[in-house]
Amino acid sequence: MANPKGLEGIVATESSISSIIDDKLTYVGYDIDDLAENSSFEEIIYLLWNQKLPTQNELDSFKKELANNMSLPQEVIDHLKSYDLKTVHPMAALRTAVSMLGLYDEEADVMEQDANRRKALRLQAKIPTIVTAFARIRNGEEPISPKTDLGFAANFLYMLKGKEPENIEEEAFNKALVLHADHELNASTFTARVCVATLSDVYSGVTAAIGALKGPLHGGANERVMKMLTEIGDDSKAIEYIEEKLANKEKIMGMGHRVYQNGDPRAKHLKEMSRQLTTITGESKWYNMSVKIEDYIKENKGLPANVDFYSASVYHSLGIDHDLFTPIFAVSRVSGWLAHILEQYDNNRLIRPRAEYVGPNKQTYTPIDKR
Ligand SMILES: CC(=O)SCCNC(=O)CCNC(=O)[C@H](O)C(C)(C)COP(=O)(O)OP(=O)(O)OC[C@H]1O[C@@H](n2cnc3c(N)ncnc32)[C@H](O)[C@@H]1OP(=O)(O)O
Ligand SMILES: O=C([O-])CC(=O)C(=O)O
Repeated sequence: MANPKGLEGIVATESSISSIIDDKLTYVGYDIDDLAENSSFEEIIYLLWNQKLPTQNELDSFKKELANNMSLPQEVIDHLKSYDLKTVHPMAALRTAVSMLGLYDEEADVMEQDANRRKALRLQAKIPTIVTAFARIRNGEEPISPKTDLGFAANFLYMLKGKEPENIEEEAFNKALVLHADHELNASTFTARVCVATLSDVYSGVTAAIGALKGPLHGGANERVMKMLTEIGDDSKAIEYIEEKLANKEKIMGMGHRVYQNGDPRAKHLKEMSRQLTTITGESKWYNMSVKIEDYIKENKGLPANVDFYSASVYHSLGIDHDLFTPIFAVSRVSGWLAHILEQYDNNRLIRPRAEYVGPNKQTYTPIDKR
């Protein structure tokens, strides 16, 4: 039985949502470079869920629907307030709160296509509210209601900080959301598809996906990139630090990718935003350090920077707490998870691969008192 470790190279499903071919990423056939330069995140959600770009009227009403669904059940807010706010990681809080949302959705277990699309919209709208509400509550502040006249990216930053973002901040955050929205059969998306292929519900699929995204080999890498940059502290120390990590056989977070061999096409957009934002904040050291690390790892290990690498200095420059970086990844990626969940339901078959058994054989059972 063929058994590539980690299912490397295995094509496990057909999908019309996004593709990675020869290091080129497309959403529904549109090049990520065009989308990153031109699209709002709401357009991308619409594209992923409908396989077409919206007209202005369609986009306006889609934005209105999203804005109208952002508020949370009071029970979820009360629950967020009940956590041990000093120790709970926001990804764990998000995972729990999303599962809890299902308890307050009367349609949670209604499996019709229209009901699933309505739940998708509610989840996409409420996840930013959970992340920002949790961030404020743990700072002793009250959650802020969204402003219906702001776009998705600006609203997130407004609900987080209580202040509308500058244009460059909105541009950077919107771009980050666009770039993280979908990525073929990555680990969290595969998790979501496996979950709902049992005909479990949308909330279960998204909760499972959040759990998979949380790990440091996947979405959890962005928080750890900033931890590494902070430990380095000064760009003159970057190479020495990296050499020591590599000598200890430690992985450099934000580097390497299972699918991209020559480079992640999303990284260059975040790199440029990192350059611009760190110049504005007067902290170019984060950008300079990152470039040194990227060049060193490329030259010495042949590994490219992935999407998580420059997102770290971008979010840091936007004044966002480092442990919110991965929840922000989820704010964007839930659009892709939901597109894949809807696609899975539309053409479902249980996902159940095989394992190659390598354990002992022909064992003789020994009664417990004789072991
Ligand atoms: C949005 C995302 O999820 S993007 C990925 C985010 N994750 C990270 O940035 C974490 C750091 N990167 C990694 O751990 C890996 O590159 C992954 C998980 C992204 C891809 O992993 P895989 O395709 O399974 O590669 P694998 O882990 O087997 O590594 C292959 C070789 O490259 C090395 N390698 C891979 N990534 C790195 C890294 N970041 N730093 C140092 N060495 C690395 C491994 O040590 C291994 O070397 P060996 O063959 O000498 O043992
Ligand atoms: O595709 C992957 O394996 C990881 C990744 O880059 C993503 O999920 O965006």
